[in-house]
Amino acid sequence: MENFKYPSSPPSKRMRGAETIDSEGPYRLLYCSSKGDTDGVVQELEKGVEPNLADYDKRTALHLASCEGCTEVVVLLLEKGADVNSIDRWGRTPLSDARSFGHESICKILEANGGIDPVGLDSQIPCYTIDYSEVNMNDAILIGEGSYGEIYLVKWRGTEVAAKTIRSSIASNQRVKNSFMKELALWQKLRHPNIVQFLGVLNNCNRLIFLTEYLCNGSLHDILRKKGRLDPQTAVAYALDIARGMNYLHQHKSHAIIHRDLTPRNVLQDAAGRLKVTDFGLSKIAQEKDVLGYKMTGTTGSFRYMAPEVYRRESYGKSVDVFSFALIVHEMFQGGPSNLADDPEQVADKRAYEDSRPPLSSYVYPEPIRILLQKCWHKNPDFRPTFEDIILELESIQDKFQTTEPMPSRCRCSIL
Ligand SMILES: Nc1ncnc2c1ncn2[C@@H]1O[C@H](COP(=O)(O)OP(=O)(O)OP(=O)(O)O)[C@@H](O)[C@H]1O
Repeated sequence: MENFKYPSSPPSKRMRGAETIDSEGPYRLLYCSSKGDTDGVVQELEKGVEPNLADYDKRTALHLASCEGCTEVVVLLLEKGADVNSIDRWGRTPLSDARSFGHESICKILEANGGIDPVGLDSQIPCYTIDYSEVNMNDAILIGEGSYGEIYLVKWRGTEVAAKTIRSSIASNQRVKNSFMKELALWQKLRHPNIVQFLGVLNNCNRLIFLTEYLCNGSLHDILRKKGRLDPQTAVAYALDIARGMNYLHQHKSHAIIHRDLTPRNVLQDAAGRLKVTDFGLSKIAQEKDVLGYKMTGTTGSFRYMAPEVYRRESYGKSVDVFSFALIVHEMFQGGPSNLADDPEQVADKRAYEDSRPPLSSYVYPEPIRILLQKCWHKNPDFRPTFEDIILELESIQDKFQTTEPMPSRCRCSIL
């Protein structure tokens, strides 16, 4: 903290892209509800947070507690006046979620309180399949291309969604297709404000296509290319979004989900300025295809964010995502990768064998961010913090931004 003081900003407000949203109250209620943190929920409600407040996807605390199996929180929210039949952007009630995840006791509690399940009544089809006829691919607009195929903007039931097509050269291999379906089935179980929502796989279709929510602001890669370096408040708010999404994946109930390919291209931004993580687990399939002799084009791009132990083909764990996260945060403060001219594979090689890391000029990086990044990209994976630790650290940095002390002019010029 020697060189850096935080600029003043209004209390409990933070920047999300173009908008300033007062997100702490509702965000914390949702967060505590999804973690089964009854005390945290009580605290938020006592602060006056409305029990039916919903996120951008219209998901309430009761939706999150129901899908995460947090019985005590469900009971508490209902007692405090949460609407048992609030409907999210995908037409789902808390009971739809509790049913999908097999939380029998929660289903009974919700039903006893008048809960209904419009999705379950409507259809016997597993919720992750959508009939091809519901989407007019002829009107699809191409919005991007990745290593698996193209991404299109399409309309489904009146809503703009993204259709991800998987190249037939990949999907025609039954083993690879099965792996995809397994990853997608896992993805469809996930619900978090910082995770791109999976909607379903198209059936009765001769190609493998799946739908996710559409994020109109594109990827963090696009944002950094357009805007360059972000101001520290925005960078910290974005870092928190990513860390919260990643923490949800790492703390997934049945088994931790390791992303393996966390890059600025796999972080997308919604209309409200919130960042969401996408494409987790799919890189596992990329590795399988390497075995099958299929060279993934995307792998090259991902070298820049690859943890040394992955590059050296050693065994690895969740902390590989923490390493990638540090490089993404570094880019947000700098406006892009520090070594853009270098070959990505050479960059990964130097990181793995020469312990090289991007520069952390005190002129650009506030002291607490420098310390955090050094921990996150530590060469020993066991010394890297968890995303839970990272969230706490970033929240404390964010709090300090809200103090009224002006930042010294040297930092103000260099950072903002
Ligand atoms: N749900 C979405 N909403 C809006 N734009 C999207 C969505 N998904 C992807 N895109 C856009 O399409 C581009 C390509 O996405 P895709 O996930 O196929 O590839 P990638 O992440 O760039 O590379 P790779 O497939 O190797 O991970 C993204 O960079 C983004 O701009």
